[in-house]
Amino acid sequence: MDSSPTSLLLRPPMDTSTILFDPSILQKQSKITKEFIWPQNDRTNSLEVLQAPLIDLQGFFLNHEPSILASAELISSACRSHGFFQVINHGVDPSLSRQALDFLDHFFTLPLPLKLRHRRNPGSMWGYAGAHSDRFSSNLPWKETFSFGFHDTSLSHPVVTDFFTSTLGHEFKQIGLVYQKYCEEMKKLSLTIMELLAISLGVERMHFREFFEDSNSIMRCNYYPPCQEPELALGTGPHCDPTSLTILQQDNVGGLQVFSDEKWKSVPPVPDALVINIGDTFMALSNGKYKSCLHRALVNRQRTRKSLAFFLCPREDRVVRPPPGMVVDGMRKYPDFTWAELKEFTQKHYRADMNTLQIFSQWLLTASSSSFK
Ligand SMILES: C=C1C[C@]23C[C@H]1CC[C@H]2[C@]1(C)CCC[C@@](C)(C(=O)O)[C@H]1[C@@H]3C(=O)O
Ligand SMILES: O=C(O)CCC(=O)C(=O)O
Ligand SMILES: [Fe+2]
Repeated sequence: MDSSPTSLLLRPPMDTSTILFDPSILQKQSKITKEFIWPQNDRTNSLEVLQAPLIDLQGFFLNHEPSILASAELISSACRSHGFFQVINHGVDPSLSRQALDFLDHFFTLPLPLKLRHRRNPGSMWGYAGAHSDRFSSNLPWKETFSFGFHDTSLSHPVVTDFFTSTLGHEFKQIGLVYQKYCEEMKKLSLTIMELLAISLGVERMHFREFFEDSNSIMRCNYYPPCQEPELALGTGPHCDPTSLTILQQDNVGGLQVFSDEKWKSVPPVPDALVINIGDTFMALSNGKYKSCLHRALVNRQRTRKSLAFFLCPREDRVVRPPPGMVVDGMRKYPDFTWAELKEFTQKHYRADMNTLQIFSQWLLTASSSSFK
């Protein structure tokens, strides 16, 4: 851990009004404070379990055409309704997955002052955040997060390992190597899924793989401490990921829910499976044919819950535009945009929720029409 005086001096002072999300203190209180209490209609629940396909990718890797077409059919149906499915036999080494999940404890169990040394800078996504209390003042999520970027570079510059050692110190090098390898595996898997999505949409099989080849993605580590009033709080509020595709590894605690058929439905953890959900950017790439998955995460009284979310994003300056086959009679559902524009919108202007893409599209069109005046 870098404790050199300059690292302390370089940190801007926390605003005194910012709530400190310190689970070791908060959990001793009998009630949660108002900032963590969500509106009733965000907390409705059903006891239903989401019915979503579990896609076995072994057939794809064996290039077994009937299996590939059957998987594409299941994916098409799921993505047209709620944008969610799971995959098994995905090729990611189970011991790597286990390490990546277990290693979260190494950072998140550090004393809060040490974590705060690595808090996210305003305007940046990278680093530590506690309940996003530096960004929002109500409907705070009951979670700590640690986020970093991933893109392919030469092995001499493994961006994730470098981030861990330069940010957290050389004692985190081994952990950084694990997350570097994990992100490389997540990217490989996301490109496989992009091929399956292309097949399921009837577009040229390599179209989306090529679109995301030079992706610039986001890794988000989620740490949800136990909560004394879990029925009033949310670990992550209702939202669609603004990104393109999310590969989520959840631990065995449970809490992920998807909104489908007007109800919140649970997604019980499936051992060795990875959760896949469509994000706003891919919904735009499909011209609205595939739905960006509306989901949230619950917390509980007893157990800390952990999850790892890999958010696939295109190179920031690539224009997000559906392939010709997805546009019928010239009808476009969303304007052209770049991921850089949508990312900035969610980081500087609008808290991502279930309406992000709609509001962003209106904002973009208003901005462009005013610039023509
Ligand atoms: C581009 C992003 C913004 C968020 C992280 C990635 C993809 C998911 C987004 C998020 C998780 C959606 C819910 C609200 C949010 C503020 C959060 O709870 O963390 C979102 C992330 C963010 O803005 O940091
Ligand atoms: O932790 C989870 O199960 C979901 C997290 C999530 O939706 C996100 O980080 O975008
Ligand atoms: Fe999400």
